[in-house]
Amino acid sequence: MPRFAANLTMMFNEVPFSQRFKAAADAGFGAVEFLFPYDHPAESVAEWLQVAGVRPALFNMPPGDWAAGDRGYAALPGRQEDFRHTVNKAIDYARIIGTPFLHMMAGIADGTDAAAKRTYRDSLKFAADATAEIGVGLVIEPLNKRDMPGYFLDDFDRAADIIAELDHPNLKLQFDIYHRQIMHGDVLKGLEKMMPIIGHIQTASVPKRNEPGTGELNDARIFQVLDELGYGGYVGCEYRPTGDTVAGLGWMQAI
Ligand SMILES: O=C(O)[C@@H](O)C(=O)CO
Ligand SMILES: [Mg+2]
Repeated sequence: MPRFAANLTMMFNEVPFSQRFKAAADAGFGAVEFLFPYDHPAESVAEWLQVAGVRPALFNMPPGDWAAGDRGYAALPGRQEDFRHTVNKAIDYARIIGTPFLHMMAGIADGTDAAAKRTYRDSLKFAADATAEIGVGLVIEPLNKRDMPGYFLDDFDRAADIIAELDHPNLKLQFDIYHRQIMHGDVLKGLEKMMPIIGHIQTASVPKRNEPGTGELNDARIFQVLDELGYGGYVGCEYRPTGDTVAGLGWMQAI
């Protein structure tokens, strides 16, 4: 069975963010991930991790003004300076918090636009170099259009092509099983084919994004295949619990 990381942005919302680290540890998780820690000082996040005794698995670079619709600046021509600020801020946090991976969001942009494509490649190179310098891996994640309309990186094969083209040893794919199933299906073949470039995996039921084992996929079989493929990283539990987070953790015993 893979090692699971609790996603503290979606899970343990019964308590404030600062208390979710201990809640995850008490529920048996050895690692956690979260989207954006930037409302809190990095030192506090590092302390919450340390006191709870859980490891960080992943967090995201700042996306810009989320409420205003920003979903990252990496593919946005003309926003390169803002983009570099987000990378530098994430790196400041990663130095203090420690994390094996940072996720760089692409932004809302036309995936076929030449200028957006060029800007995204330049951004990737900049971020992959900068994160390599501090020993943190960089990941990119294709997102489905239903949840993230207009998102630049909306196709797994295109993400794989971009990674191959850039050929940077520090750049990997974040394979979110939930998004994969909605966008393309063929989850097991996708995992098998892309395993050499996968840095981080996330999971949730499809279509409701609840506990694994409650949707249209055979999640138990998928986790078995991850073992068979030799995946040694974390699987982030990026799902919205149907009810109480701890009460809903029975799926882990069932698989
Ligand atoms: O799948 C997701 O939505 C997240 O992993 C993310 O980073 C963007 O919201
Ligand atoms: Mg995800």
